Formats: sequence, C-alpha cells, structure tokens
Amino acid sequence: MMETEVKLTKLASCAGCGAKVGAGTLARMLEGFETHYDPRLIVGYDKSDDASVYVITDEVALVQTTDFFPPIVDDPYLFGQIAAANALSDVYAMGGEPRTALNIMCLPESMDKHTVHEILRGGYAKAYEAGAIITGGHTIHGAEPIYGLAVAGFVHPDKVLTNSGAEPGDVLLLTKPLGVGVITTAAKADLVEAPVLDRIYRQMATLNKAARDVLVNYPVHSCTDVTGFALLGHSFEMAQGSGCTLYIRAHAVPFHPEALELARMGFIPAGAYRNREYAQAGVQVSGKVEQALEDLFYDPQTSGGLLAAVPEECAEECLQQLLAAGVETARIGYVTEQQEAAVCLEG
Ligand SMILES: Nc1ncnc2c1ncn2[C@@H]1O[C@H](COP(=O)(O)OP(=O)(O)OP(=O)(O)O)[C@@H](O)[C@H]1O
Ligand SMILES: [Mg+2]
Repeated sequence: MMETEVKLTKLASCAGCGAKVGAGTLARMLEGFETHYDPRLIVGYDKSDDASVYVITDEVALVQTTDFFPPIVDDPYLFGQIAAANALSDVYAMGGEPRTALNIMCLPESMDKHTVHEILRGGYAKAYEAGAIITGGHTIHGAEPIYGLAVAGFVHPDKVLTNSGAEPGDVLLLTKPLGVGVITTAAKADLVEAPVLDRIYRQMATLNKAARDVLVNYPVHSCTDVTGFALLGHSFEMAQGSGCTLYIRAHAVPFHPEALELARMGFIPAGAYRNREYAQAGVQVSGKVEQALEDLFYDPQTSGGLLAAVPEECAEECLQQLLAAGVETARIGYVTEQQEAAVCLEG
C-alpha cells in the first residue's frame, strides 16, 4: 500500500447520507421483477422502512439493515464512529437492539494503514457502545473510500416500530436538530468554525439508543430515523405508509442556527434537491416559511434523530423522559386523517 496524507473528505464526491440514491430512483429500481412471499418476513423492503424484520420465534424477531457512505469528516476515527452510529440507527428506529455487525469497506489502494485502522477502530468502538459486536466484514478497492455496517439486532415481534403506524391525533416528536448536511457542505469550503463543527460531529456520533430506550416504554405508533431523505422525505414516507397526513410546524422544528445562515448563503447539498424533487408534490406549505428554512427540511441528515408518532395522552410524559435522558427532543407537529397533501408544513 502507498502511504498518502490526503484529507478524507477530499476523496469523497458527496458526503455521508447525502450520497444516497434519491427515494424516487430507489423505488423505481426496486420494482418490476419477481419477488417471493415469506410469512416470517413481517417488514420487507416493499414497505420502504428502516430495516427488515424476520420472525424467528413468538418472542424474537431479527432486525437487519445496512448503511455505508463516503467520508463526511476528515478524522478517520470519527468517520468510523459516525458511519457506525448511522448504520445502527435503523435498528433503533425499528425499536430493536443491535447485537452483531459486519464492516463494509471500500478503500483507494493509496490509503495509508493508519487511516484504515482508525476508521475500523471508530466503528468497532461505536458498535460496542451500542451493545453490538463486530463479527467480520468485507473489503474492496475503489476510487472513493466507503465505510459502514451491516447490522443484525433483535426486537419482540409485537413491539416493532414501523414507519407506517401513525394515527390521527398522534403527536410528532423529533430528536436531534437539523442542518448537518448544509453545515458539512459548507465545511468543505472551510466556512464553518471549529466549535460548530465539534457540535455537529458529536451529534452525528451520538447513538439513537437513549431515544429508543425511552420510546419503547410508551405505546409509540410509528417511528423512523430522519436521515438521507431529510425531515420532509421521511415524513412523506410515514404519512403515505400510515394513510394519514403529518402536520409539521416549521417554527417548532429544531435546527442548528448556523445551518440557516449557511442555507441563506446557498450551501445546499445536492441530496437536498433530490429530496425536494421526490417529496415536494406531497408537501403543502401554508403561512410564511422562509425558503432557506424549507431547504433545511429537505437537507439530508447523516446519523439524524428519530421521528416518532406518539399518542397524545402520553406525548408530554414521553417528551419529558426523553429530555431527562439527555435526548434533545422537540414536539414538531401532529397527525390527522388523510388530507389532500401527505405533509402540511405550517408557517
Ligand atoms: N439495493 C437494494 N435492494 C433491496 N432493497 C433496498 C436496496 N436499497 C435500499 N433498499 C430498501 O429500500 C428501503 C429504503 O432504504 P433506505 O436505505 O432509504 O432506508 P434507511 O436505511 O432507513 O435509510 P437511512 O439510512 O436514510 O435511514 C429499505 O427497505 C431498504 O431495505
Ligand atoms: Mg432509516
């Protein structure tokens, strides 16, 4: 292996969850060929959910998911941690607990051994923090570095949190503020101060475990993680899957204030345009919502938070328990019977 000192993000054409294929393209890609029914597969990819769920016994179901992407930060240990936290998140979004994981890796031949080692060490540490053990992996050579995990976890078959169970009257809770895609895009042009970057790096490396551990104590109707398809893309999927409309109060949605400034300056990642293209036909905007704020709602989030639809009766207690557990959470809206638009964004 040749030894080079190249900044990791300079090797990536698009960063983190911003590298995802758009939701529309994905849907078209996955249809049109023969598939087979298995009664034990209670959540398959036809549901466009966060992970698959396969029943093993009356009490145990297997949750499986994979996620990987090019570097979103230059520090290889941190990249490993963030990529792992992001991959593990889909198990939490299903209400499950991760148990084992496989490394998925692509490396330019010129990458130095220390960098590779640090990526793996970061991923291993984050998986271990989640209660999962890395059992192996697969590595190939390629022009752009890529890292992520294939994760297996468990959930009780009756306690699966899908993205299609929201009910009219539910309150929408969101953990983790938005703006990560915009800020990391601006960071590539060295336009973000170190303390701001530290804040969002810490956020991306934070597991959704604490949030999941609180949510499973309540009769949550629906849950997903807000990642590559952004708040409005994932809300659109939840609304469509649930046959309901999601009302989101634009001014109640938490975001990093620097992200709004940067969005006003035009630092919008390509993924945000793909997300807008996919979801905007289903989103109705009422009242006054500044364009840059709307852009944040289409901004792809790497290792974003959880969006949960919680019955009104227990929403306040659930919110307080999340806050008490140190999970930055906000009540961002509510669910109604299906209206003309899948998602209503209220100014
Ligand atoms: N190549 C593929 N083959 C089969 N299913 C796929 C493929 N790519 C994605 N999917 C499925 O499409 C659905 C949506 O995938 P996606 O990666 O957007 O979900 P996700 O992991 O929740 O995303 P995020 O990382 O943004 O949380 C899932 O059911 C996933 O399993
Ligand atoms: Mg997900």
